[in-house]
Amino acid sequence: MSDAQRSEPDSTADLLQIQDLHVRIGGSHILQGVSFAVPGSGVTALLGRNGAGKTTTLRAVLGLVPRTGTVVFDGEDVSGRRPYEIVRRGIGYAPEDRGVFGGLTVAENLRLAERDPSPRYDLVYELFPELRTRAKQAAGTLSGGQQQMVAIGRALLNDNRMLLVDEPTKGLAPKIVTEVAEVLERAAATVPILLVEQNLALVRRLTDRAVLIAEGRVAYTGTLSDDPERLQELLGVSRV
Ligand SMILES: Nc1ncnc2c1ncn2[C@@H]1O[C@H](COP(=O)(O)OP(=O)(O)OP(=O)(O)O)[C@@H](O)[C@H]1O
Repeated sequence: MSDAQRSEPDSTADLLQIQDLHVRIGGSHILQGVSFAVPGSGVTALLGRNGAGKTTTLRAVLGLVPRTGTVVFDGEDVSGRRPYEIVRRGIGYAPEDRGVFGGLTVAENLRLAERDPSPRYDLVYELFPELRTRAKQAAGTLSGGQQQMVAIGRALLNDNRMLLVDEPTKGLAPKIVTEVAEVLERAAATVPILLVEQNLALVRRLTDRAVLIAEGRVAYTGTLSDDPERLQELLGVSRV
């Protein structure tokens, strides 16, 4: 390991620090010593091919999968904490499947997510006015982009200090992808986001800062523009 890799993240700048995370599930060693840090502003993209371990990394941060290693959030070691305790420290999670209750209305979906004594409806409706106008609509009848607004709106409702957002554009039509990019842009102006996303054009629109996971390890940390050839090779895409 080089000195640069070994050096501790700057605790004044990094809100989330992950050190030597290992996850083993059913005999598979899925994360094999993942370490990186996420600063307290803007978007950090978590990239990697299918099955590289991106979702597992987010789930490991929240303690949703058994793991070893260290997770430090806002200067506190939360590695031994239960998921609900970690979430209460101020981490919002928009999972890959969005976790929206299709049979409930938009308003009911938001109400279910209330955690803090003063949920921030003003902020959520300011960012996503559609969630107010569609309050009585069943969430299952919303477009994919609108459902993503509900998922991110729920995470913003509480006073979260960081959002973990997993593949928000997966399976969405290009027009809706643009909608989601706008949603993320608006959200990122208020809270730092660790974003798992395969759509590189979208990632580029939001950030130049990336961590790339390959086969359960961090293979690249830096900017998208640092070393495009290497990123291209690691991601297996024709253009980065
Ligand atoms: N609960 C589980 N049991 C067994 N294997 C799992 C489990 N969860 C994940 N894996 C495996 O771990 C590897 C990493 O999965 P993960 O979902 O983290 O990848 P990913 O980078 O998010 O990929 P994708 O882009 O396809 O979602 C995959 O090979 C997956 O099959």
